[in-house]
Amino acid sequence: MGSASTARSVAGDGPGGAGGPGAAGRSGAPASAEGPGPGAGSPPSVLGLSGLAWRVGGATILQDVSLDVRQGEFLAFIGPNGAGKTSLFNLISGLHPATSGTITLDGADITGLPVHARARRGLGRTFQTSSLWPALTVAEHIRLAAQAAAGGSYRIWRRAGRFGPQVARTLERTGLGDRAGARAAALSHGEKRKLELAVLLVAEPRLMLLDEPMAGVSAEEVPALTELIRSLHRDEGRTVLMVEHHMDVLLGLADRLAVMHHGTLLALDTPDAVMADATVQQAYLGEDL
Ligand SMILES: Nc1ncnc2c1ncn2[C@@H]1O[C@H](COP(=O)(O)OP(=O)(O)OP(=O)(O)O)[C@@H](O)[C@H]1O
Repeated sequence: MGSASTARSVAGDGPGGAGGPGAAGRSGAPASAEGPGPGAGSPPSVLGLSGLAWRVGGATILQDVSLDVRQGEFLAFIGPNGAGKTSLFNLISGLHPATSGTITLDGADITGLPVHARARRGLGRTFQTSSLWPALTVAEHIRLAAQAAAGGSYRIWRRAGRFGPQVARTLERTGLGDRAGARAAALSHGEKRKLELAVLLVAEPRLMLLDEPMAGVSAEEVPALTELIRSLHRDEGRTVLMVEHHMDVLLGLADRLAVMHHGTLLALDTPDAVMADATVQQAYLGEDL
């Protein structure tokens, strides 16, 4: 596990589960069949959390969360309902200020930066619940996101044609080409999730936080969405943090699992090691891991 982590590593040190992060991509993650490991030649740390805590209204929601995420890594967060997974994403993305602790991105302290400043540095996120405009079409969503990413406003519609190639490219990447003219309200849950990813991708985030991207998606649509997320990670070299309850989805994607429990990081290790850990199983007593 990363040097800053206080979570138990249940099977040795360091990221680097089977499969490892993908080939070199836009972010420059080196290709490795074995994934990143500690020591010389391992990818640099992208995200660092140290002693992170969040208290609100007298309640401690998160305490002493520390971990390192390496460039090109896929780190999945699991844990029972209310464990603090979304709250942690809120702190990392800047939606809520941390009560204590620090957050670094590419080694720079971003703890006090607002959401948009973190986004400009390459950090993007999706939300558990849909954040689309029902009356706008798929292409219009992507065009507005492109306009906003280029420094324009979401509200003022201008020079739409300028973004045509970017919209077309994003539609193709996300498999939404044949739904370009459909209004968001008419999309299936899986298509909505793809569109949320498309909107996120327009800004080309290097570090993507995906909060339950399979929520509400039908079983038939899960494989295509999983494949899209896999390609964004493995083919494009993006670093991914993902909250997900579907273990079958995660086992094919994640290099490491972070287990949250009662606002703390209970374990952080390869999927196999985490699944075999008695303390983790205890935390999930009565639930299927
Ligand atoms: N703004 C807030 N004010 C007070 N309590 C909050 C706030 N946001 C979250 N909480 C509480 O923090 C705890 C953790 O919530 P959080 O949504 O982070 O959990 P989670 O692990 O993402 O759960 P789930 O898997 O159900 O989405 C819960 O008890 C929740 O009620």
